[in-house]
Amino acid sequence: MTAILETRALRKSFGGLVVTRDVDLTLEEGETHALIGPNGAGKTSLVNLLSGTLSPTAGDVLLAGEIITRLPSHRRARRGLARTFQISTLFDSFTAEKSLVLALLARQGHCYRLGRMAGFSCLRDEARRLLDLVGLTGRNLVPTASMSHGEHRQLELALALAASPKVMLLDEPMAGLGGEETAKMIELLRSLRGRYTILLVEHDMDAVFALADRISVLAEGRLIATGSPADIRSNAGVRQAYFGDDDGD
Ligand SMILES: Nc1ncnc2c1ncn2[C@@H]1O[C@H](COP(=O)(O)OP(=O)(O)OP(=O)(O)O)[C@@H](O)[C@H]1O
Repeated sequence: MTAILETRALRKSFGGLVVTRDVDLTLEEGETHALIGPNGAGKTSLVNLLSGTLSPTAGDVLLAGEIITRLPSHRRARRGLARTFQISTLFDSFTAEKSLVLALLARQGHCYRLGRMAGFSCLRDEARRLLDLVGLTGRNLVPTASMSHGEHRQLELALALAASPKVMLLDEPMAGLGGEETAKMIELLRSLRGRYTILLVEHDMDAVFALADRISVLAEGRLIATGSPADIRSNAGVRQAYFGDDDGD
């Protein structure tokens, strides 16, 4: 297996508070890797360090073997590190298709050339293909403001996929979803397994254990375990971190 995203002795402090403690994390190409941990363990901070929203106090981040520690977020995105983001504030009045066409234009680097009909029709076809992929077939002309929360999450995923990413960082894709929507999102992420490298930060343990090839566990900023779902389920240190004793189920 090839490491596509790596951290080496990655550390982040806010004053005297260390939120990321010398973390060595490796994502193998094509895996779905879940990052879990109790509230305040440092999951979001680590994702922010990976995406470039935060700068580390020490250590390095490598993408496909190259050090990207000092690159800003947008340059990491250009190199293939995609992160889902909240679309509701950005694209409220746009249709799903228009939002995706803009994302595709940004990837291709020739923005504002919508007048070129052949190019536009090709982008529209690609936008519809992505909408099909995330289960939004036929919703292309619906303004994002009229979509449900679950559909927003699906569209966020399509927007991340529009960048043809090497790695996708998904920060709580199930947050705020109802039971049916969660089941749909699990199916959708399952359909992407093996085709993309995914770091999944998620509190929904059913989703984590259904989807992850490997799981890493953070506690108080430290990576305390990495392994298969079965390894993690039976790891006493993980139970201790979550439940404070060895009797957690
Ligand atoms: N900008 C900041 N300044 C100071 N402390 C911060 C900052 N961002 C995060 N923290 C602290 O870092 C620690 C880790 O927070 P983080 O949000 O990364 O954890 P988390 O595992 O994502 O938590 P949750 O599961 O509750 O979302 C917390 O103690 C938090 O208060």
